[in-house]
Amino acid sequence: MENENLGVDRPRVEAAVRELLIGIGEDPDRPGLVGTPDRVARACEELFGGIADDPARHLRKQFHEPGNEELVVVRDIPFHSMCEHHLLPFIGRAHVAYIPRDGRITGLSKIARCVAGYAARPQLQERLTAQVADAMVDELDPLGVLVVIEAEHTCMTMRGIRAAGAMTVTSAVRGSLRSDARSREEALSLLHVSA
Ligand SMILES: Nc1nc2c(ncn2[C@@H]2O[C@H](COP(=O)(O)OP(=O)(O)OP(=O)(O)O)[C@@H](O)[C@H]2O)c(=O)[nH]1
Ligand SMILES: [Zn+2]
Repeated sequence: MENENLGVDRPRVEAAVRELLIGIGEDPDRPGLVGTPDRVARACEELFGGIADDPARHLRKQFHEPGNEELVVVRDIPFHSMCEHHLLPFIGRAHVAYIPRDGRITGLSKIARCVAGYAARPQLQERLTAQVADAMVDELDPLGVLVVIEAEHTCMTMRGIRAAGAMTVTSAVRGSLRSDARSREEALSLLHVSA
């Protein structure tokens, strides 16, 4: 992600990680762990750099293709995020479909950057899905938007219920893709997600 180092107080994270290591019964001064607080703090800058960012900004890179109101689908955008309940990763793919209003379109990579930005926060999958859909609505004023996210939550697979392979699928639908079942079905078929 661009604009790393946003918002993360590294010394504070380092101190907390040292405490965590002590709390789990480890010796933070043993050679293998000496550099760990610094590494985790730097990792947090990547994993949580979206907290102080405005990921919708990416969608402001726009082009105008007058008259074009045809469905655009960006499918299989890989992402990873951290669940806000356990701070464990959830990993999956996002699919974004929209119908531009009078050819108001955005750069395709900007949609993936927007997903990555909102994912770089402590998240709920439902909120992540809605935030991407709402950013598309706010920045592009499209006729319709459909966002589907499929992910595996490691807090459900590595611990707790240990339901290995369980996938969570969420969707957020706005505008004509919500009100018009035929366009929604067309979008879902291009996303390879069944209605
Ligand atoms: N809706 C939603 N729930 C999530 C997400 N990520 C994690 N969770 C759930 O958050 C819930 C937190 O439940 P708690 O009972 O407070 O925590 P817990 O004791 O660790 O729960 P278990 O995971 O059932 O052991 C769990 O059911 C998680 O599966 C998410 O993105 N969306
Ligand atoms: Zn969790």
